Order: sequence, then C-alpha cells, then structure tokens
Amino acid sequence: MPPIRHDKKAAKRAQREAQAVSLRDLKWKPVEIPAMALASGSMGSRRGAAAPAADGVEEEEQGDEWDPFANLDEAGGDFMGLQEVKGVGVKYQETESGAKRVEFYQLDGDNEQDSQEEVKARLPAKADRKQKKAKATAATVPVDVSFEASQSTSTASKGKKRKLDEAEASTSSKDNEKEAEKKATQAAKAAKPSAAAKSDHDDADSLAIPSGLFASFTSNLDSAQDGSPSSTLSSIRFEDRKLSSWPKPVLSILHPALKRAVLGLGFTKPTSVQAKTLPLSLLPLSAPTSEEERPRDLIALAQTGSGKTLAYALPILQRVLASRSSFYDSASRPLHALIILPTRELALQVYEVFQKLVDASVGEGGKKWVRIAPIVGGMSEERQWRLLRGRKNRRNDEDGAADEEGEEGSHDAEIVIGTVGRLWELCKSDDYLPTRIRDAGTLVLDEADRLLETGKFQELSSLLELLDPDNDERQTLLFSATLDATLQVNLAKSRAKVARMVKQSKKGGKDALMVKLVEQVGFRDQRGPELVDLTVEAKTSESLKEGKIDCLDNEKDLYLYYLLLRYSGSYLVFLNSIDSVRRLQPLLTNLNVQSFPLHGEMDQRSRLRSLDGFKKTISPGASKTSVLLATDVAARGLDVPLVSHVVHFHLPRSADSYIHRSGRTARAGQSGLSLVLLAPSEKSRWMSLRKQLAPTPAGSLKEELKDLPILHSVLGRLKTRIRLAKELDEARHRSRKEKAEDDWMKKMAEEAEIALDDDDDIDPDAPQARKVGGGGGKKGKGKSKEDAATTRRLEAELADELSQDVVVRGVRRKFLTGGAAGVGSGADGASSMLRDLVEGTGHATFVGLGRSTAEQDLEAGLGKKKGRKSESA
Ligand SMILES: Nc1ncnc2c1ncn2[C@@H]1O[C@H](COP(=O)(O)OP(=O)(O)OP(=O)(O)O)[C@@H](O)[C@H]1O
Repeated sequence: MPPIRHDKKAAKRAQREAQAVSLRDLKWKPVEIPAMALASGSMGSRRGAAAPAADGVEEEEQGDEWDPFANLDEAGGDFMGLQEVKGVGVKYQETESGAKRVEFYQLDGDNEQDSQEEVKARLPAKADRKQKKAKATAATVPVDVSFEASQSTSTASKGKKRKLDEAEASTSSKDNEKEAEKKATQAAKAAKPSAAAKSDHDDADSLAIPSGLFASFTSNLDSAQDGSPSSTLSSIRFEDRKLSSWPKPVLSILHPALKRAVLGLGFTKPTSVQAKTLPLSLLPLSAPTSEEERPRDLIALAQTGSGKTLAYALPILQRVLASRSSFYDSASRPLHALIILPTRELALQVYEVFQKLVDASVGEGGKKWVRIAPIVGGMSEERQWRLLRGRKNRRNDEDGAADEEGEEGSHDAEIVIGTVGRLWELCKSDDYLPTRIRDAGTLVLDEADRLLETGKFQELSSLLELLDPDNDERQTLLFSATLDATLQVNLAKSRAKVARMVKQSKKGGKDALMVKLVEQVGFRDQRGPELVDLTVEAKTSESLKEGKIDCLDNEKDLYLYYLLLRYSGSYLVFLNSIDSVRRLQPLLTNLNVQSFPLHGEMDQRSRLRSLDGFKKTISPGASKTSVLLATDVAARGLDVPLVSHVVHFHLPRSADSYIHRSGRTARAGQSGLSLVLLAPSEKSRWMSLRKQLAPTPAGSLKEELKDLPILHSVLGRLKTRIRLAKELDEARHRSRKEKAEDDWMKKMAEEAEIALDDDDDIDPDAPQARKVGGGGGKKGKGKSKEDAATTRRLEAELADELSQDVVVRGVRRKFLTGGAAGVGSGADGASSMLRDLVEGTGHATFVGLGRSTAEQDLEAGLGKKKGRKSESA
C-alpha cells in the first residue's frame, strides 16, 4: 500500500469535533467518525502518521502517533466524554498486536466500582501497553467505536471502511487532498449534534440514561460487535430460549457466538448424536477446575446423515474461542484441530460446514475470525501452503498473494481439514506442518473405518506419529456410522486395555488395523474414550425406506430409466466401476436425462464441477429429474441435501458400503428411498449382505426388502428408446474414434512430411490411413459419411420416439374417462385421464397414470405379480 499522506487541517478539525460528541447526541444520530480522522490515524495507531497541528498549519510528519486513547486510564477514564455520563462505563482494551477497542456498558450504582476493578484486572500493565503501542504497525485495524456502528449495525462499519478507503485513495494527489478535505469537513459536520438535538437534551449529562435507550444501545452494541474487528467475546449475549430444544448442559457451555451460529443455520433442535456427544466434548470457556469438567475423548457412532459434522465442529470452534478474548485477538494461534477424512469431497464439504458456522457466528457483514485450511489432493500445493501459513510465516518462495480472509490472512491456519495423502505430502516437504501437528489441540478422524480402507494406512500412521505423545490435553474424536461392534467395545476401553488388545490381536485385516490405529491415536485422556453408539438399532436414518427391483443384469439400464421417468426427483446412482459410469452417462444424456459423473479418475476440478452441477439441479419440489452417477467415491459422508433416491445399480461390495451409499438420502430427518437393482447373479451375495446388515443377533437374516411394483406395460416402449440411445452412442463413439485416428494420421504424416493422396494409403490394411489435409482416404471418407448418416438417422429416430407419449396399457385416449388401474393410480384404484387433466394429477410421461411417489408405491405393497395383474385389469 502506498504511504498515506494526510490532510492535517481536516484531520484536526475532525478530531476536535469527534471528541466533542457526548452520549446525548447519540440518542439522535449515529456518531460518524470522520474519514480523515480515521485515515490520519486518529482512531487507530498508525505510527508515523502526521499529527494534527494545533494552529491548523500543516506540519511535516513527526513520526509520532496521535492517539485518542493516549489519555485513557486503564478503566477507560476518558473517552469522548462518555465516562461522565452517569450509568455508562467505559472499558479500554488493547490486544497484543496493538489493536484497540473501547466498549461501553451499563453501570448500576452498586457495581460501578467492581466493574471498574474488573476492567482493571483484565488490562495489561501500562508499561506493557506502551510497549505494545510501539509495536503497532500501520496495518493495525482502526479501533471500532462501538456506538458508531451501534446505531446502524454492520452497514455503519462498512461505511467507515469505505470512508477510510476513500480517504486513503484521495491522498494520492494535491487535488485529491483538497477533495478529501472537503469530504472530511462534511463528515465532521455530520458528526456535529444538530441544534435541535442539543436543545432537546440539554440536561442529558446529568441524567441516568433512560432504560429504553440503553437497551437499544446495548442490544445494538451486541450486534455491532458481531463482525467488528475488535469484538469482545465476553460481551456477546444470546437468549437461550431461542434454542430451547437444545440440552441445558450444552447451552450453558456453548459460546454465545456459536449458539447464534447454530440458530442462524436453522438447527433449532439437536440431532441425537449432537445431544449425546456435545455435553461430553465441549471445552468449558473458563479453564476446567476439575477432571470432570475436562472435555472427553469420544468414539461416536451414529446413523448416516445424523449431523456428526456439527457434533465435532462445535467443540473445535469452542476451543478456538476459549483461547481468545476477542474474535480477532491476535495472541498466539496454535493448530487447534486436525481433521482427517477419507475423501477430498468430504474434506471440502466439512470445510464448508465450518465456514458456514463461522460466518453465521458473526452475522451478516462480519469477517472470518479463524483461518481454516482445506488440504486435499488435486489442488495446487502452493495455494495450500498459502492457506496454511499466515502472511508473516510464509516462505520466501511463496508469493504473498492477497488473502481473501482479511486480517485472518496474517495468521497461520488454526484448523486443518484434510485427506491423508496430501497432508502427508506437505509434511514430507517441510518441517512447518509436522511442527504444527505435533501440538494439535483436537484430532478428529471422521469416517474412521473408511480411513483404513483407503490403502493409505502407512501414511495415516506416519501422520499420527507426529502427534506429541505427552500432550495429555489433546482431545481425540472418532466418528463413524459403521464400526465393527466388538471393536467398538474394545475401543472404548482404557489405553492400557487397548494396548493389551493390540498385543494379543491375532485378527488380521481391518480389525487389526483399527486396533493399531486406535493405539496410534493414543487417546490421551486417562479415563479412556467415551463410547456413544447410536447405531445399535439401525445404522441408517429412520426416515429411510428401502426396496428392491429384481431384474436381469442386462435389464438394469432399462429399469433405471423406468425409475427416472416414473418418479421424478434427484437420484444418486452407485456403480461399481468407473467404466460403468462412463458408459451410462452418455446413454442418459441421449435419453434427455440430466446426469453428472463422479469417479476417482476425474480430476478434482471436474469432480467438484459435477457435484456442484448436480447440487444446483436439486431444489425442494423440483419436477425435473437429475442424476449423479457415482462410484463409491461418493458413498461416504457426502451431504447433498434433498437427494430423494439412492439406486444401487450394482450391489455394494460390503454391508458398510450399502449403509453409507443408502445414507446419501433421508438425511437430517428428510424422507428418502434406497433401491437395489438385483440381478440373479447377485442373489447369493445379497443374502450374505443381508446377514451382515441384520441388527441382531449376528448371523440372522435381515428382513427381505419389499419389491417396488413395476408398470410392465410401458417397458416395451422404453426398451426401444434404450436401444436407440445405445446405438446412437456407439455411432457417435465410432465417429469420434475415427476422427481422432484421422487427426493422428494427419499429424504423423505432416511430421514425416508425407503427402497422402486418395489412392495411396500408407498401409492398405489400416483403414485409418488418410491423406494430408484431405480429411481421409477414400475408404475412410466413405466410412465417415456412412457413420455421419447413421448418427443423423438415429438422432432423428430417437427424437421422434422421445417426443411420443407412453400410454399405459388399458388406456384409450379416445375415452377421457378411461384410465389404468392399479399401480400408481388414484385412491379409487383407477386414474382417469379426465380427472388428471382437470386436476393436473396426471403423470408427466406415462399417459393414463396418476402421480405417486416410489415410497407410496412401495408402501402400497403391490407385489410384482399383483402389480402386473392389476395393471392389466
Ligand atoms: N441439528 C440439526 N438440525 C437440522 N439439520 C441438521 C442438524 N445438524 C446437522 N444437520 C444437517 O444434517 C445433514 C447431515 O449432516 P452431516 O453431513 O453432518 O451428517 P453425518 O452424520 O456426518 O452423515 P454421514 O454419516 O453420511 O457422513 C446436513 O445437511 C446438516 O446441515
């Protein structure tokens, strides 16, 4: 930033006028701190800023700061005359970096002295303050004069910032200086109390402040502090009745800023896992006085979509706030939490949850107060270093690009959310991250069991070994929806017992790895981790409905398409191979179904784009169907609200996978349906999965899922569409392939300076041989034309087919009162086209069919045969 030049005359005037303001004026209008006064450092502590000259003559910069706080005693003895107003206390605070804050509070006669004592006790010694003042740099945030903002919430502080910017910009030329002077004078005028206001309140100084005024003053003050750089955390208040469904022990510990965040995000009731774990895991804001008050280590097992993220996000943010006196307190910033997740999307999603909480904690216009770094693969390492290290700790080889997080940019990240691979990558390249991780305050392993499946166990082990084994204060939180039952019990035992278990563990595979992991995590709490298991009854949400469709392997495309047409909504379709995703996506596109792919071979940008695209198509009550075609990379943790259907196109490889896939719907109490497309070849595996899925006792079979009734009469029509869509895809694929070969040949021929002519193929056996610049040899040309014609023909045929209605058997269009009975029909057992037309209840694609949801049809309990029968009845 270029050095700021100041118009001292204007600043001087503005300063005098700003100081002349007393509380009585505040009743009538907000106090505007003139822009120039701010820019000249009158409200901040810009060392080297010009001092306003007493005689109004411009002086050379003196290198000495002018500071309205200079005359303040520790208890805020004099600030703009406010301390003289009966009933108002003034607190003065200075942070380590030299940022300053003045806070006003209500005094009643009795506690006036105490309050001042209290303030004194909180303040650093005068000598310290002086020292800190000397350290303050021009970048110090100007002091927030709370009542300025108090009158008009955050817009006032935005205005202030704008004025500051304007003033800074205006100092760049002499003309601009004049303009700035004019502006400052105007601003100072605006700050003057109006004559009318004065005459109405001549005796205000001698009066106690009317309670109404004070109430609005203080309540505004609270909201003004929300996002202002100097907010005191202790002064934020929250009315607990607004979260009356939350457990009292949580409300009594949770920081008011976080309560505000919870309310702001609409979480008026806790989920079970939140209600059960938070009383155990939250750190009290004041230092714990007994062992009981210390937050517990946790192993928390709860259903998919049950709000586990918030259950660990709140204790972490609470820990950050407990370490500060203000949002922007610049005291030391350790790594408060390391959160490790199995997939990139999940890590980025958790990052988003944290950011939302932080934003909601300060309200609109507030700045971020904690630096959070998402560290995942597939993204630039350089940028991740910048996220990790605050400006002051950047290495020379890192550019100092501007930080979008404002002041937080100067601090190191306090919360790191990452995937194993990239975290370990960064740890290997530099000592910085290992040193930070060593002292991490909280360790979270989310989807702990999946972390073991990622094939990165060695790297995870290495990361965990970085943690200081002697840090007994560290809190460890382990979350999952699926953790082996016997293991859960063992994990909940004390450290010594776990160690013994590890020694004795003869088990191979995942269990042994898990035990090893637990040993490495080394729950520091001598009491051992608290086990909160809410998965005894079910690992999926109670609002989840499950069903199946028996079909042949080669009919799965057809049945999927049927589902997509029959029940509109948002679908997450799981497939077991990347190739299947790649095959199915163009097929659906040809059928005019909007679909997005998501698999591990896509680069990170494309993965996020796909996910984002899918999310954007989903809205409550949306009538258009959209599909995310995914491999198991999307099975865990992904939170896409309002996914209405999960389809297991292929049978999942494990019971856990079935649970996690199904858990992508019916989240946070919403309804949702999970459907298995079950081929005969998958039946025996399905039986064994059902055994594993059965809640109790081990080895018993889970009740067989209901069959979703199918409207068989429309399948023939859909088959034609599928066939055409497949042929079209193949034709296009052939054309693309030929074009690629063509291009390759051209390139090769050009490089070899070979001219190809129509009659002279390089290799007569190679149909791809083409002539330079000609777009292909005779054979190729002919073939291309043929392919192009085929493609066009298929496109036309498919378009024609798609434009035609699919009429349900038994429905005659001539007879409007006719309709199909049975499946999906109205309550009277028949859907009349006339009624559908009049009431708009008809199905969008299947003529003669009423609208219904898959859940309703599943619940209606029509078996496959029965369904067929009634359909044709
Ligand atoms: N108290 C609450 N009230 C309402 N909704 C909530 C509450 N807490 C969290 N949610 C919402 O519930 C959804 C699921 O939350 P989250 O992703 O944390 O679940 P999860 O238990 O981690 O699921 P999974 O096991 O699938 O990873 C999110 O959309 C979240 O915003």
